[in-house]
Amino acid sequence: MSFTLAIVGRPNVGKSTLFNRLVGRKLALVDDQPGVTRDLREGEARLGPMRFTVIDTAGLEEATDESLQGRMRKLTERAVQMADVCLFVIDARAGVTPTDEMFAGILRKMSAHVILAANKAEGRAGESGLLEAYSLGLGEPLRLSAEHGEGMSELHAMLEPVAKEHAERAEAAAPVVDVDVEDGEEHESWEPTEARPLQIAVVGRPNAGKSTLINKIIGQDRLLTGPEAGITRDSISLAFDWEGVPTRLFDTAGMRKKARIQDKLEKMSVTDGLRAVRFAEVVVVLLDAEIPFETQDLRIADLAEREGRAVVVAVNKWDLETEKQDKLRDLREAFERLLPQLRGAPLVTVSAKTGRGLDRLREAILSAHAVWNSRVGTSSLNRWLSEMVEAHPPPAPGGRRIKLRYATQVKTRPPGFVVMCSLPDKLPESYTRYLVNGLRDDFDMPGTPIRLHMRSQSDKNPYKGRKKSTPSRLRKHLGKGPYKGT
Ligand SMILES: Nc1nc2c(ncn2[C@@H]2O[C@H](COP(=O)(O)OP(=O)(O)OP(=O)(O)O)[C@@H](O)[C@H]2O)c(=O)[nH]1
Ligand SMILES: Nc1nc2c(ncn2[C@@H]2O[C@H](COP(=O)(O)OP(=O)(O)OP(=O)(O)O)[C@@H](O)[C@H]2O)c(=O)[nH]1
Repeated sequence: MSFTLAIVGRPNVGKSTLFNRLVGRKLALVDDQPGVTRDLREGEARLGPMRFTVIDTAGLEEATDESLQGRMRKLTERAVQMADVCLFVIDARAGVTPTDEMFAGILRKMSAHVILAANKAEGRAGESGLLEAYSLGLGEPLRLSAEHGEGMSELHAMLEPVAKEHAERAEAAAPVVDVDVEDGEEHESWEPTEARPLQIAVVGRPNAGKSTLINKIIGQDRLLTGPEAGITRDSISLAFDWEGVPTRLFDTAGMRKKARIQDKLEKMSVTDGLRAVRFAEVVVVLLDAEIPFETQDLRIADLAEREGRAVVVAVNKWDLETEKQDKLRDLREAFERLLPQLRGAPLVTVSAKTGRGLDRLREAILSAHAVWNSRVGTSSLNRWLSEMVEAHPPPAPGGRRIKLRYATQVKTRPPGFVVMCSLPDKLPESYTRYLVNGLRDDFDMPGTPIRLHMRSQSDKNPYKGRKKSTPSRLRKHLGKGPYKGT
């Protein structure tokens, strides 16, 4: 694992712009209205050959009460605690403000390692602000222009000792061993480690209670919650230990219907949410018990399945339900009818507010993750295949019976299988479905996408050269017409 850098500074100094430059994608929102960045956000940064984790924070504010600004400040303090090194950004054009001074004081006390950066200093702009910056007592300021990419090699040089120290410490840690998916008879699964934590995205409509749920899980007020819809504007990620399981959680902006996306900000937020689905291994689709399985919920669940993620459906605000038994029966029925592609996926009821059901949710996530990682031994797979063929032989188009010769699992996460077949193009879809459902039931793989490919003996590895999904593809999915439920 690489070291972690937290970018802090008062609103509008250019933190998000710098974050974007380091991460190399438009992951953070940039806007010229102060206070746009509301939560912590993490990304993998590249600076020349250097790789590290960068955290972008909310704007630091003086307010100490429980106002939104006060809470943002608390979040920032947490970010600094999480980081190995802290980049304190000021606006060189505006010079040192009283707010900068106050937070410099806090940072001096809190963080072992602070790098002071005077941003917006492209060309000769901000010269006097740069000089003023010395008065903050944090050493020589780094001259930066996040927007124009100036000062990046100097930043790299300042981070080198941090990277070196971190690498030395990390050397003691155990190496990560990847699962060999090519062969083996064991039905084994891969366990999360600190280096590769369990990655969970919580997705759902605005106001479903995503932030409340994550706060409850983490047990501290790391995310902001509030009654107004859309308070979580961006997708952010949080690393923590979930009762012994290293975990990374992605909270996403509520995925609104396209028509309701009015301004630029919200449009970007939806894209961020989709990106979180892509990063995740397990997607928790959070429904509001009062309004479950709306079109948008179905689309998100379908998208997660198509992207090959393990899915857990959680029905929130269960504390508000009075007729729990009847409601649960209706929910299960609707789930089966509307999301047949997720057959067997866990459906759990929770109350993010009271914390009821969170143990069950954790269990469901862990078992979905285990299934997603699972591997079926080749010999049991082939015994199974001949039983399936015997019970229900493939058709014989033109009098020639299609032969299924051999099956093997070629990948995990999610499980992918290849069956060698004499006439793959002639085998009907329904037969493939029969096999997929059989795999799901007989090898106990509920609720995970299963990929099954038919290949003739001459075909090469079907996974070779396969393109990874891209955010634009994800966007296209979301933009599709009404959900058909097929
Ligand atoms: N001239 C100049 N403008 C910059 C530079 N970096 C950022 N800006 C502008 O400063 C404004 C604020 O940038 P952001 O990156 O949104 O600032 P922030 O610190 O993340 O703000 P909050 O989210 O409010 O905390 C935007 O209009 C940027 O285009 C720079 O290097 N030079
Ligand atoms: N009764 C009840 N209310 C809840 C529960 N979970 C969340 N809420 C309330 O629902 C509202 C929305 O919760 P948030 O956690 O902000 O929702 P969100 O999904 O993160 O919302 P966006 O940021 O808009 O995407 C808040 O007023 C919460 O207090 C629950 O389990 N029971």
